[in-house]
Amino acid sequence: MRLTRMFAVSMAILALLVGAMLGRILWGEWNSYRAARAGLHALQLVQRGMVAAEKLSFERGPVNAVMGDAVPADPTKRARLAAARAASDQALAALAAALADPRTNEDGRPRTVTAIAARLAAARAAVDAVADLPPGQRTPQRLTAAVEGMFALIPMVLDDVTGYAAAAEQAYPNLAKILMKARFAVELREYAGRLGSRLTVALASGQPLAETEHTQILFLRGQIEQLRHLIVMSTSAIDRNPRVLAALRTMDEGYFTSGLALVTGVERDSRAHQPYGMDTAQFAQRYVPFMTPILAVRDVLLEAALDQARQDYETAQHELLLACLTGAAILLAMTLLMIMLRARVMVPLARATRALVKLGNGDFSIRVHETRRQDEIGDLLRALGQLRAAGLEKQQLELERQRLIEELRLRADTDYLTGILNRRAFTAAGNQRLRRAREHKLALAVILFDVDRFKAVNDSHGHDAGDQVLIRIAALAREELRDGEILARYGGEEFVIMPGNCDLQGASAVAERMRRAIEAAPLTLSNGHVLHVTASFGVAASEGPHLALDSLFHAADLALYRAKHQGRNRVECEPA
Ligand SMILES: Nc1nc2c(ncn2[C@@H]2O[C@H](COP(=O)(O)OP(=O)(O)OP(=O)(O)O)[C@@H](O)[C@H]2O)c(=O)[nH]1
Repeated sequence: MRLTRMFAVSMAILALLVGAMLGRILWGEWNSYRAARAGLHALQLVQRGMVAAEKLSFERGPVNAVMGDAVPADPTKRARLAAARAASDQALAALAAALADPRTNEDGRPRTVTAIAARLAAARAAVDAVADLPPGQRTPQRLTAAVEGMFALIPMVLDDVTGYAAAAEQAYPNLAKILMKARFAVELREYAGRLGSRLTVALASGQPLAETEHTQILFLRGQIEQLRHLIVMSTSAIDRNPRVLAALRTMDEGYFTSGLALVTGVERDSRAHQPYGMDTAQFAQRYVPFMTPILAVRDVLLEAALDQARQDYETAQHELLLACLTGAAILLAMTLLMIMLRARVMVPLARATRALVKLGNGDFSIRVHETRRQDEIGDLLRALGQLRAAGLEKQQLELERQRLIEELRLRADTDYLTGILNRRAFTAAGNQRLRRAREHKLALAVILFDVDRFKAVNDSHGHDAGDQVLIRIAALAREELRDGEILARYGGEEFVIMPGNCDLQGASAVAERMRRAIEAAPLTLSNGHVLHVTASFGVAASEGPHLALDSLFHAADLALYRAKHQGRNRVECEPA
C-alpha cells in the first residue's frame, strides 16, 4: 500500500475511533442529562402530588364541620368548605398539568388524576347528601361512609406520589431518604387528620366515643408516633440542615405537644362522660392549625431535595456542555493535525519520493525548492538538492569524459599534420570494407599516391614548406572525395585512397580525378613562393574469395613505382 494511501486510511480509522469514543461519551452525558431532567420533573411531581394529598386531607375538616351543622349549614362553614374544595381542585389541576408535560411522562408514569377526580366527585356528592339530611337522620354509619369516601382519596394520590418518587430516586439515588421523610411527613399529616376525624362523630353528636373508636385512636396515635420517629431519626446530612431542624422543633412544639394534648382532652372528657365544651367546627378550628408545622417539615424537606436535584441537573447540563465542547475541540484539533501532517509531511514526502525516483533514473529536470525548515523533511529536501547537484555534476563530468574519449579516439585515428585519417585508422576501415566486399562478392580497390620530387621541396624551401605542401595535398584530396571514398596519409609524403566498391577501371578514374585536381592547384607558400606540385598514382583492384589488403597494397605499390618510373604525374594500374 502506498504511504499516502496508508496515511489516509490510518487517519480515517483514527477519526472513526475517536468519533466513536466521543459519541459514546456524549451519549452517556446526554442520558445523564435526560435522566437528571426527568428526575427533576418527577421531583416536582412529588411535590405537587403531596400538595394535592394535603389539600384533599385538609378538605375533610370543613366537610366534618358542615356535616355536623344544621340544615342549611352555617354560611361561614359552607364558604370554608367551598374554599377547601377549590384549593383541592387547584392542586389536582396543577398535578394534571405537570403530568401532561411530555418531559415528565417519558416513561409512561400512571395518570390517575382523572380517576382521583372522579372518586373525589363521588365522595363530595356523598358528603353533600349527608349534609342535606336533617341532623337526626345523619346516622353514624352515614357519617362514617361519607368520611371514609374522603379518606380513600389520600392513598390513591400517595400511590402516585410513590411512583413519582421512585422515578426521582432513580435519577437522584442520594435523595431517596429525603423523599422518604417527606412522604412520612405527608402520611403523618394524613394520620393526624384522621385522628382528628375520629373525634368528629362524637363531637357532632355530643356522645362519648365508643370503645372501638378509642382503640382506633390508640392505633392512630401509635402510627403517628412511629412516623414522627422515622422523620426525626437522623439518616443523612440533610437532617443536620438548620432549616430542617427548626421545622422539626416547630412540629414537636405545635402538633406533638399542643395538638395531641387537645385530642387527649377530648378522650378524657369522653371517658369521664363530661361535655366536650366544643363542637366539631370548634375542635377543627383549634386542631387544624397544630398540623400546619407537619406540612412545613414536608415542604422544607422537599425544598432541600429540589435544591439538590436542581444542582445535580445543572451539573449534568454543564457536564454535557463540557463534553460537547471537549468533543468539538478534539475533533477540530484532530482535523487540524491531519491537515498539518498532510501538508507538512505527506505531500513533501511524496514529492521528494517522486523526485528521488527521477534522480535514480538519471532525470535531473526536477525542481528542488529552497527550504528553511529545520526538521527531518527540511533535511530530506536539502539532501535531495545536494543529490541533484552532485548528479548534475557527475552527468557533466561524464559528458566531458565522453568528449575527451571521443577526442582521443579521433586523435588516435587522425594524422597530426594533415587532419585526415592515419594509416592505423585506414587499415581498420579497409579491413571492414574487405569483409563486406568478400561477403557480398564485390570488387575492392586501393589507390596509392606520392608527391613527386618532394625531397626537393624540403631541400629548397625547408621542412615547414614541405609540411605545408602535405597539408595542402591532403586538403585538396579531401575536397575531391565523394561518397564512400576513404582518404588517409599512408606515411611520409605518401597517401592512400580506397574508393567505394569499384573495379580497376572505376578506381583509375578516381585516381585521375585526384591527379588533375593536384596538378591544377598551384600552392603559395607562406614565404610567397608559388609551387606547382604533382603526384603519381598507383591503382590496384581485385575481387573474389582471395581478396586481401596486403596483395592490393602490394599491387598498388608496384603500379606507383611504375608511375614514378615512367615520368611521374600519372596514373598506373595493376590488377591484384
Ligand atoms: N617536410 C616533410 N618532409 C617529409 C616528411 N616525411 C617525409 N619527408 C621527406 O620526404 C622526402 C622523400 O623523398 P624521396 O623518397 O627521395 O622522394 P622524392 O624526393 O619525392 O622523389 P620521388 O618520390 O622519386 O619523386 C624525404 O626527404 C623525407 O625526409 C614530412 O612529414 N615532412
